[in-house]
Amino acid sequence: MPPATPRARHAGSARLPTEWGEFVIHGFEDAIGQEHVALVMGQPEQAEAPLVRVHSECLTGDALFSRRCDCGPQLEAALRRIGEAGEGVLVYLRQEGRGIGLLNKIRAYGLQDREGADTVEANEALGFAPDARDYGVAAAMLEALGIRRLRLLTNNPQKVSGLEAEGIAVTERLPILAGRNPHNHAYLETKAAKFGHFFDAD
Ligand SMILES: Nc1nc2c(ncn2[C@@H]2O[C@H](COP(=O)(O)OP(=O)(O)OP(=O)(O)O)[C@@H](O)[C@H]2O)c(=O)[nH]1
Ligand SMILES: [Zn+2]
Repeated sequence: MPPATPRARHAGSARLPTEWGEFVIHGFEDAIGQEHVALVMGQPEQAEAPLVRVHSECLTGDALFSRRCDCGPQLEAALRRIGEAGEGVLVYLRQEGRGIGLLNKIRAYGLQDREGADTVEANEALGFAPDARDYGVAAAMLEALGIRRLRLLTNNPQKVSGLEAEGIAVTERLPILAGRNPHNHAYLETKAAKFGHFFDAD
C-alpha cells in the first residue's frame, strides 16, 4: 500500500543567520498548497525533548510592529530563548488571524474598533470559529524534522492539546510572557477568560 499523503512536504532548506544565532530554515508545503517554515538550531532531533515554539503568523504583529497583540515580542523572545539554549525549533505556521486569514483579521479588528466586540465575538460575527487553527501541519513538520517529544513555549492550553491530538508528546509547557502594553491589555484579558491562556509566571 502506498504511504499516506504527507501533510507537509519538505521543499528545501538553507542557512539562516539571525541576531540570535545561526538557524537552518526548512520550507514545507501543506496539502492545500500553503507554505510554512521551520527554523532549526543545533540537533534537536537528538535531544530527549527539545525547546519548540509553534508560532501562528501575525503579519501586523510579527512584521509591522503592531501593539494590538503580543505576537512580535513573543516571536523575538522565542528566537532568543532557542538561541540561548543553542538548540531548538521555531515552527512558523501561516495560519494568520487564528486561521481566518489577514483580510478577515482586519475586518475583525474593525468590528472590535467600531462595535466594541472582543476578539472572539468579532470572529463569530464574521461567521468563523473563535479559533480556526489546525495543528496537523505543525505536527507533520515536526515529525519530518525527527521530533515527536518536545517542551513547548506557549501560554495557550489549546496549542498543547492540539499538538498532542496529532501525536506529539508535550513533556512541558513553558510560559512565554512578552509584549504586554496598554493597547493589548483587553485582548490579553479576553484570551485568558475565553481561551484559558495562562499569563502567570513560571
Ligand atoms: N481572528 C483574529 N486573530 C487574531 C486577533 N489578534 C491576534 N490574532 C491572531 O492570533 C494568532 C496568535 O494567537 P495567540 O492566541 O495570541 O497566540 P497563540 O500563538 O495561540 O498562543 P501563545 O503560544 O501563548 O502565543 C495570530 O495568528 C494572530 O494573527 C484577533 O483579534 N482576531
Ligand atoms: Zn498578533
